[in-house]
Amino acid sequence: MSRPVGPARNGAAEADGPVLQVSGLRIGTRRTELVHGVDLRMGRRERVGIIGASGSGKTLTCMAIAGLLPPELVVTGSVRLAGVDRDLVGAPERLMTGVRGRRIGMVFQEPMTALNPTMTIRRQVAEVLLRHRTVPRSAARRVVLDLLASTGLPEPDRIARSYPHQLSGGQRQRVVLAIALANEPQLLICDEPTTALDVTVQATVLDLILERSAAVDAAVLFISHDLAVVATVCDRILVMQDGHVVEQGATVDVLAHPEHPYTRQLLADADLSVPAGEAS
Ligand SMILES: Nc1ncnc2c1ncn2[C@@H]1O[C@H](COP(=O)(O)OP(=O)(O)OP(=O)(O)O)[C@@H](O)[C@H]1O
Repeated sequence: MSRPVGPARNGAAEADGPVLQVSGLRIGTRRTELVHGVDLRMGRRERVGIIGASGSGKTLTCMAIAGLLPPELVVTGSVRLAGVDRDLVGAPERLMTGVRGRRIGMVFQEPMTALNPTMTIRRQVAEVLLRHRTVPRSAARRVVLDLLASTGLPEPDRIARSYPHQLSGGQRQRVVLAIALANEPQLLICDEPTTALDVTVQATVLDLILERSAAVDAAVLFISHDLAVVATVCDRILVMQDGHVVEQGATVDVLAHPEHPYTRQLLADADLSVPAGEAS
């Protein structure tokens, strides 16, 4: 895909440092702490998985990074993103609106809720390009079609004219991925991106996430309760239990030598017939 005007790439000074540095991240209500001090450093193009049972704090951690926590939750600690001068914790909404969709792309579990049911796909993909002014208005139409084609959607022109309800779940998630990566973000956050999809398209969408994120040089923070999926996608794994990171390391090490009993249990429960690093 050739783009007439691409978004500004990360400067050379950012290339060596981490894309994301999370330090001592704590999230809670006024009465109860829910996430108890997460530290996470992600390099350029690195793929990191957060694994853990329901309620372990995976989604809250990612929402805090993207500045999307509900107002009743209190967050402390630090979230630094390469190229952004200030800490994202406590950053004004104006700054976070410029970061989301531009420097951070997001794919959530349910593509229907991520898309606007009243807008055509063309308008929704164009909107993220025009909002961040990464392509001129005159080029947006063509870039939208290029982006849809890059996610393997058949007949991009027909898809562009469609509304979300006219697409299958897998097609909708491809559109969401096209939007998430439209501005070539440094970081792609995927929260259970295939969980709601038909099992027959899950592997294809996973492959696509790997391929497209690599194509735009994005690091990937990948959340799943499924260790087999995380092992397929990620270079490194963080294991969360009850708001704590109980283990972290390179995927191969965590799989071969799990240290924490909870990780051992996850491994025992997982279907690891797919070798780590190989997307089926
Ligand atoms: N707005 C909120 N107010 C109070 N508690 C919350 C709020 N949002 C989440 N929680 C609680 O925080 C804990 C962590 O939630 P989180 O959604 O991060 O878990 P998770 O690991 O992503 O689980 P799942 O796999 O089910 O999405 C849970 O106990 C949840 O009930």
